[in-house]
Amino acid sequence: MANMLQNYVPVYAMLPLGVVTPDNNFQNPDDIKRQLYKLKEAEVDGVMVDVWWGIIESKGPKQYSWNAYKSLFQVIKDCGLRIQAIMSFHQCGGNVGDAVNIPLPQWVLQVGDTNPDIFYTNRRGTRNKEYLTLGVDNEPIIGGRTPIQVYSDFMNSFKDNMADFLDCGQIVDMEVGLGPAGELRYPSYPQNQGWSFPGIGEFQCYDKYLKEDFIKTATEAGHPDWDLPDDAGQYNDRPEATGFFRNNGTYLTERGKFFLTWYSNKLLIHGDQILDEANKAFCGCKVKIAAKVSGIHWWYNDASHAAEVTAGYYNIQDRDGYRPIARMLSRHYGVLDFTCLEMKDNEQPGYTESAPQELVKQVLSGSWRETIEVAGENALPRYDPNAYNQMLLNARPNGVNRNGPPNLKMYGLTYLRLCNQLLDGWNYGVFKQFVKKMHADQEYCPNPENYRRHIVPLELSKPAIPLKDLLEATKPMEPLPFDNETDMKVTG
Ligand SMILES: OC[C@H]1O[C@H](O[C@H]2[C@H](O)[C@@H](O)[C@@H](O[C@H]3[C@H](O)[C@@H](O)[C@@H](O[C@H]4[C@H](O)[C@@H](O)[C@@H](O[C@H]5[C@H](O)[C@@H](O)[C@@H](O[C@H]6[C@H](O)[C@@H](O)[C@@H](O[C@H]7[C@H](O)[C@@H](O)[C@@H](O)O[C@@H]7CO)O[C@@H]6CO)O[C@@H]5CO)O[C@@H]4CO)O[C@@H]3CO)O[C@@H]2CO)[C@H](O)[C@@H](O)[C@@H]1O
Repeated sequence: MANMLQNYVPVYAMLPLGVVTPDNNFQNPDDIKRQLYKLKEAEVDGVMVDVWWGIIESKGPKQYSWNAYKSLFQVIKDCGLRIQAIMSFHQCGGNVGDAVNIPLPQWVLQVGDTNPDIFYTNRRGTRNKEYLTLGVDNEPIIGGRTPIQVYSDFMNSFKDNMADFLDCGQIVDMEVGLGPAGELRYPSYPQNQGWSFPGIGEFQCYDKYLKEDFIKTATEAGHPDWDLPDDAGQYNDRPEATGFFRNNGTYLTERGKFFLTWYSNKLLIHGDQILDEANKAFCGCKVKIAAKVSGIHWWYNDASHAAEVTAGYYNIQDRDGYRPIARMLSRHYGVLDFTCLEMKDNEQPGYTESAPQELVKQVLSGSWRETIEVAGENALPRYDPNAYNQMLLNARPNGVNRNGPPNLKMYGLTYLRLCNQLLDGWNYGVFKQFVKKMHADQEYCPNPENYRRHIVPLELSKPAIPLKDLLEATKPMEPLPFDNETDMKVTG
């Protein structure tokens, strides 16, 4: 039995986006309690919840109001569920499934009234208020504080105010928001600017800070005449419609490669810097730090990988755009949380050149090779056995090992998302089966130590990894072998 437990993969469910309302109220504790007890009955291990910057610090700089979240966390605790908390430094609204609007704090948005360059900007000058541009990470633009300091102060305040839940092991993971939708990426495919699937998206580096940074970097490299791309098309283009991404396009020239290296490096450094602060804030707590990476599966089979590339994942045939992220995470003892685990290639329209299965294999394999933990999510709401079985396959790509730990195993899986539709009739029955199979047909295990690697107090980040060493991880490698089907099937 002890050996078998090592196959157990915990399951979490994402809470509704507006569980704490935009005006900072925990309004319907009884409704949530009812839903949480249903999760508990299904033997779910815990829940993931957004902790919105735009709610907590809405009254003014450093005026944090934690009461509603404390009540929510207490209810979750009373229901016997653990917590994955997201430090949501992004806006809610504008992405797929965003049923609620929670902007960044007004006093932060006001800075943008006089200095709109604090927001990500596309080539046509459209600003995106979902998340502050990484170009201002180290600029003292927020009442004398830099955004990195503001994020750090917020995380420290969370630590101080949620100490009870941290100390007793209720909070197991701290997901650190590193971009739009809480993902480490540029907002290259915003639905609220007209993007629709499977558009290639647009680069978002035309604010004055990133523009200056690029010119400076190019000049130092001996190319003072190089500027940001002007041939990369618009949100809903296909790769071949653009000079940048078409066959033998700009992306393959020295200039294109230089730009893409810079664009993706900036994202890597952004994540690294904020995670450094997260490790400082949560040092000594028995939690794991985690970062989300978006599952951009469309145009994966196109040589340009255009949609991934505009999002900042410089991932083409001869360059792995994800393993450097995993290597960066390794110095923070971080977990890479990847999405679109439920998707199969044959569910995607052919013209989208989409390959979610290969993408997932690549990212999971690269992360395991960097010896970090990998967790995952589904990208879209699904209730069918096909989706669950694909997630089960990815959770244990070589199946169960009855004599010890499986060859490969994910750290955890978070199901998107808790709602009444999930908890009704047939959907609920299939979901319960899914949880059981994730647990490798075993009872709920109350002690994570029994199935997870040791949960030790978080340490400060290891020394910075020089960029050149991070970039060594761009060397492509064959993915690890995955079985074709899970050996723990949900039947429905
Ligand atoms: O609380 C935590 C955070 O939660 C939110 O962020 C999460 C986000 O919600 C997640 O989606 C995920 O984000 C990524 C994702 O990993 C990426 O893959 C990508 O998502 C794209 C997706 O992969 C693409 O396929 C595409 O999706 C479009 C889809 O292909 C189209 O077919 C269509 O889907 C419709 C469908 O046609 C329609 O029938 C219906 O279907 C559902 C039905 O309503 C439902 O009852 C059930 O039966 O299931 C059916 C199937 O799902 O609705 C579908 C959805 O509208 O349109 C799709 C959208 O265009 O494009 C996707 C990108 O738009 O990008 C995501 C965002 O980066 O993980 C996020 C992080 O956890 C919040 O946004 C955050 O603020 C929170 O912090």
